[in-house]
Amino acid sequence: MKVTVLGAAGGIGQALSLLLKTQLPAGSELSLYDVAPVVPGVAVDLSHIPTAVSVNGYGKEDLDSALAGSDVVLIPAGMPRKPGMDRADLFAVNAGIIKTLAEGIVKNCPKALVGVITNPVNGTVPIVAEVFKKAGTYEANRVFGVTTLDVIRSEAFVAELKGLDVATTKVPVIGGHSGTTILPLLSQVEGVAFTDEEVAALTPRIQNAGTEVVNAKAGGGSATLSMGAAAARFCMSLIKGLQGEANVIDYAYVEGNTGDAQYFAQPVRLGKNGVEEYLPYGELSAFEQKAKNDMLATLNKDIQEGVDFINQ
Ligand SMILES: NC(=O)c1ccc[n+]([C@@H]2O[C@H](COP(=O)([O-])OP(=O)(O)OC[C@H]3O[C@@H](n4cnc5c(N)ncnc54)[C@H](O)[C@@H]3O)[C@@H](O)[C@H]2O)c1
Ligand SMILES: O=C(O)C[C@H](O)C(=O)O
Repeated sequence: MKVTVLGAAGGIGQALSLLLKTQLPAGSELSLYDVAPVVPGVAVDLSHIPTAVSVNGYGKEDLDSALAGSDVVLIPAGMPRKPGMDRADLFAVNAGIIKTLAEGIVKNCPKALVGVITNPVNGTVPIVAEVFKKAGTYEANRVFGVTTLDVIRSEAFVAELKGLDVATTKVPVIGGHSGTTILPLLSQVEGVAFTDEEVAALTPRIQNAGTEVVNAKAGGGSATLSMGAAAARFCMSLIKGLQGEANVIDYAYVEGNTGDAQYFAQPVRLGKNGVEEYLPYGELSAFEQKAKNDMLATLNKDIQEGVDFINQ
């Protein structure tokens, strides 16, 4: 199994690469690419950890070698937010980075499963898809926006609030990955009920958790450690699917079949070709139904911006 991290020298990239070095199956290759000159050093550093995963670092001019033959590509390359910014403010800088990297994937590993972390995810995933469509290599089942951070935050916050075992707490999160487009389905959390007041407080807490980190880091960036953990967890779901494990279910932002928007986070069953089955997100409470309807204008605008970036 070859897993490539694009943007591997960054805050997320380093945390993610560390976790993958310790979690990928024996015999895997971890390929680390970044335009920052420190990336070979990150690879050497990780290579001293005694696991049966080989690590190679690739600098700015070596994108082709980094990507060649990859089974999974994870993309945390690009600029993070500072206080006062929205994720959408990152589009101007990150759209071009994502386009270049997607073109590299087309050239070197068109069958790879691609997990996009770079913000704004609502728009960067459509950029990757449009680049692949133009090249004739697009398969919707292989392209994912990584929304796992919303899921793990929801698990952490719900377990804390309700005194649950966080290891077994499951919270579905659908929609997109910014503000009100993030929709935790608290009505579907098993074994616990929420008052209207709890839902009204917890939903925006989850939606604004990224901003909570951005403000707490006071200009030093956004979530990197929790995102590294989230991306590693999602990557391991992809790997389990590729290895033929049965019933691997996860949530991701995909071009699926909910009918809500062209791209929408929903549950998927993962397998040897990425998404094997798009699953329904189930019944929504009246609160969730309204929140879903209210988010769609924003989400559709974000998606269109990504589509237009490649086609105009
Ligand atoms: N999806 C999510 O839930 C989620 C969560 C947190 C952060 N993010 C996003 O992830 C991105 C990265 O965040 P970070 O905190 O790791 O930022 P960072 O600045 O610490 O790291 C970004 C890395 O990308 C590299 N880079 C820039 N251009 C590149 C290119 N063309 N090719 C390869 N690498 C390139 C930089 O050199 C740097 O090492 C941001 O856009 C951030 O908003 C997404
Ligand atoms: O909030 C951000 O800018 C980073 C990330 O999308 C997050 O949710 O933490």
